[in-house]
Amino acid sequence: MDYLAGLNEPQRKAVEHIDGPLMIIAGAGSGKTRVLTYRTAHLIETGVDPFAILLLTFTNKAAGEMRHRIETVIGNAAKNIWMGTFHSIFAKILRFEGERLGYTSNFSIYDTDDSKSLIRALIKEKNLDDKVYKVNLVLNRISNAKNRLIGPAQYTGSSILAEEDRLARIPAMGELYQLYCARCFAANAMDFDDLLFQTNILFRDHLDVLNKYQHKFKHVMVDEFQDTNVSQYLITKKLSAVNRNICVVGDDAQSIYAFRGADIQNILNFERDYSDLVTIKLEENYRSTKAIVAVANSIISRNKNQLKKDVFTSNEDGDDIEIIRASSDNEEGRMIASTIFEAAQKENLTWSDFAILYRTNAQSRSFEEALRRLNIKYRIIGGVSFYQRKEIKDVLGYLRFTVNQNDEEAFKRIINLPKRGIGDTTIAKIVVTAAENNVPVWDIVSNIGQFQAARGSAGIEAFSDLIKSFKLMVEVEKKDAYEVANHVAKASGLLRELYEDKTVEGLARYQNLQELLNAIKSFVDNPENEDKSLATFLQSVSLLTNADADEDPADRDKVTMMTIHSAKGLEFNRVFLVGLEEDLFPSQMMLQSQQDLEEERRLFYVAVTRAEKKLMISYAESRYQFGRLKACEPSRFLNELDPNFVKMAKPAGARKEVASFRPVQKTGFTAKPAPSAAQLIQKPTTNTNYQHVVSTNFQATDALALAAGQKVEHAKFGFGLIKRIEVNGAERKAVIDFEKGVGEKTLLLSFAKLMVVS
Ligand SMILES: Nc1ncnc2c1ncn2[C@@H]1O[C@H](COP(=O)(O)OP(=O)(O)OP(=O)(O)O)[C@@H](O)[C@H]1O
Ligand SMILES: [Mg+2]
Repeated sequence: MDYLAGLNEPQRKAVEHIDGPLMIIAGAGSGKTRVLTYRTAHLIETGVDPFAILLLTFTNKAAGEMRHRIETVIGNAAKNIWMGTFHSIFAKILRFEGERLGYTSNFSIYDTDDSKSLIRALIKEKNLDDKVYKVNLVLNRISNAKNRLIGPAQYTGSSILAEEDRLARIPAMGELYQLYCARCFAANAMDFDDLLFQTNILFRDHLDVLNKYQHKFKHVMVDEFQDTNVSQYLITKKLSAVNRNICVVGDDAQSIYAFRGADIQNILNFERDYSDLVTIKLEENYRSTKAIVAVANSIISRNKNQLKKDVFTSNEDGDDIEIIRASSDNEEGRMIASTIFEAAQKENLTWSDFAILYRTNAQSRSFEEALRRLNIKYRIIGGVSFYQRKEIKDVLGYLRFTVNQNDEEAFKRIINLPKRGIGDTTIAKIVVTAAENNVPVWDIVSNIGQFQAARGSAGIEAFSDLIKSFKLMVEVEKKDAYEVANHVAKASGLLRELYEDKTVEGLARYQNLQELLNAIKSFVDNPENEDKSLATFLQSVSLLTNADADEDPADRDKVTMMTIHSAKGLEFNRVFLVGLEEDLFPSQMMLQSQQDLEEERRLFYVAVTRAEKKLMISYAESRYQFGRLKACEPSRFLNELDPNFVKMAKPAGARKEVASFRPVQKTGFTAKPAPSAAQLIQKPTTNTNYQHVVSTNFQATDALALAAGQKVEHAKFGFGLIKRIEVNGAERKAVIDFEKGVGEKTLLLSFAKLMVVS
């Protein structure tokens, strides 16, 4: 079998180990995911039915890529493998089996906004103080409880949790949890956590169902095992209890979801739970250069809490890791954009070879601006995704309500959209009446006359007739997702409302709506989707994870920007790891203890190990945060890089600033006395900054070259046109007319940092 030739000895052993429990805990880039891919292909080659294989991945995108690779080995049969994220796979199973728990197969999936909106309504209905009962806090408590498999009854009965709530001064928390669950249930809706929580209940209380799936899945595999939570662990354990063919792969050093309940303990439990467990180590890294592997090892070796692993690579030595110092976040953006621009030209790379990784989504702005100026194509993974936009959620609200008329959150969103003269009080009344009478909102809405001659009841009747006509299309005429959505967009009036809005934003929103319809059309046209119903389309949309870039495959040559969390499992030729500043990374918000610091360090390790050929790490000395300019210190993590493989980025131009990279010393965390990267970087340098921008679009600043009529950019004032240059002895001033209402300014050229835009 040819494909086995692409594996080293321990990898092949793992692929060929078919019977009984198997665990691979190995470092980044050592081929864990590759093993799962080949192993699946191998199972099918040796006669296992693809329908009997369950492969759980971290993102839908990862599943898609693996399916594609498996297809190249075994062909079409790859389509039939059960492959996807925990959430998508168990949502599918709950569609089939949810009736056992009292849900219909059309249940809605509440996203975080829906959950928050419901919690907000409950807090109001219960007359609780929303400054004490903060929505995020309540949602977090509920989410944590579900991930630990604590249902509302157990929650309210637990003295420990009650004590925690008393201390947090939210004693009504248990009641809120109970109400929240009751209302979701009445709405025939599950939130994200429910997809796992309810699956656990399903398997706990309906042994015949469990039994069916235990026999169905002959092989269960889990990628990124270190990031599973208790709820996920229990599901996989139960599912594989009969055949005992479970294979998990992961890296404890890359566990970065403890804040969401993931538990490294699962790895240790696994050894305990399976006495006949076979463990295989993979030690060779195939992804990165020696320099990158060495630096990654030096970082992670500082964590006390980890399993011992040796990682080496036979790859080339590679370049040293470069540190880029920028004076501000905007400059950081410009320096990195111009470095990408130069490298792409000189080394014949494509945009998709580059990734910019940051700790928080908000950091993307300065990079977006800088990349756009250089005409570099980029995509942002995560952030406000297409499906989170208001106009899209509005239409999806209609579609959700068409499929499930109990969906209270969809109802609240669309009942007065476009305006039908129905006030908030009326809407709240309908919701509360439904809850009090223990009936779905639709019962009230579709019989509004019986309940009250409320103001706006004409509007409600019109709404109810509209929904009835949509229901007819779905339930009786069995129209596909596209036909329904197209009709709904028009008949609801949403499309027209946007069409009539001739502002730039209105046009963009109209185009987005068209784009949604295109997406539904391509879902319907895709031969791989057997079920073309609206319900199935909606499910696939609700389960898109942040890391699932939804884009045109013909247009993939773009620089990728994303958080480190979303970058897990991926690899890029060039990686820029940005914003290495104290409080930002390690994140101040996450740092309560030494353990938190270790989790941040694992995140740092994940980031560094994404790079194949070259890694650059940047920090800014000042940054706008919450509307204020803040001075920043370089991150303590910079001190943890093996100094033998680190250098300061070579300046591309001359500026008079001197590098002042200070190792960070904070209580509890002492900087190492041994020569550190920081000290290395501290070596006297006359200029460590790049020239602002080097590219064909821009010219470097040279005060002498400035002249009237030139377009320039100033870090603070933005773009402007030079009106004249005034000379007074050695002093030169420029009078510049800045755009965007800034107006005319006279700037001393020896201080002003101007860029010439040609
Ligand atoms: N035996 C091998 N021969 C050649 N290339 C390999 C081999 N094993 C793995 N690779 C390549 O090395 C890279 C890293 O592999 P893979 O992504 O499977 O590692 P991983 O252990 O899953 O990493 P991570 O921990 O980051 O998820 C991939 O490009 C993969 O194709
Ligand atoms: Mg992997």
